[in-house]
Amino acid sequence: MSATEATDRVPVDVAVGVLFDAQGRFLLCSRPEGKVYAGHWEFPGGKLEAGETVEQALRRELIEEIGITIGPAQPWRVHVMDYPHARVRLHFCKVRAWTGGFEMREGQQMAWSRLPVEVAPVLPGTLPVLDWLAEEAAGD
Ligand SMILES: Nc1nc2c([nH]c(=O)n2[C@@H]2O[C@H](COP(=O)(O)OP(=O)(O)OP(=O)(O)O)[C@@H](O)[C@H]2O)c(=O)[nH]1
Repeated sequence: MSATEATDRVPVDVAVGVLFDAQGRFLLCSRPEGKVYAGHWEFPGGKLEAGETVEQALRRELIEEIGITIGPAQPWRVHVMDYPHARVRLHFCKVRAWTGGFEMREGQQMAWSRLPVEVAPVLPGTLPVLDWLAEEAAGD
């Protein structure tokens, strides 16, 4: 296998927040213009910087991108995705508490969502999460 095979690529760690409101809805955001997959819907988050934990990165990214300061981030699932542009290791965390008002600082849109989601298109790396949420809702 050559070094350029997708599975040989070192994954980039990404911290992702699944925020739930008091009604059990979860937050999706559209990816801003200028990024890969612009306009696709995803859970908010971003890449870890050197020396950061997942929770630290998530807290920083959510302040930077959507203007809130999260409370505890509960580690939930880890999922590796291969894209043509990158191999990412997504660390999904559940978040139920935060302070501050939502402010889409990169011009994104936000949508409090339920299953089945009504926004489209959804980022490929976000689709498994919707399946996991559906499984949990079904009591699996
Ligand atoms: N935030 C987020 N990223 C996801 C999800 N699913 C998924 O595959 N990704 C991927 O994880 C990576 C996150 O990178 P990003 O570009 O949003 O993060 P960033 O703000 O730190 O990057 P940048 O500053 O280089 O633009 C992208 O390759 C994105 O496609 C998801 O649900 N949420």
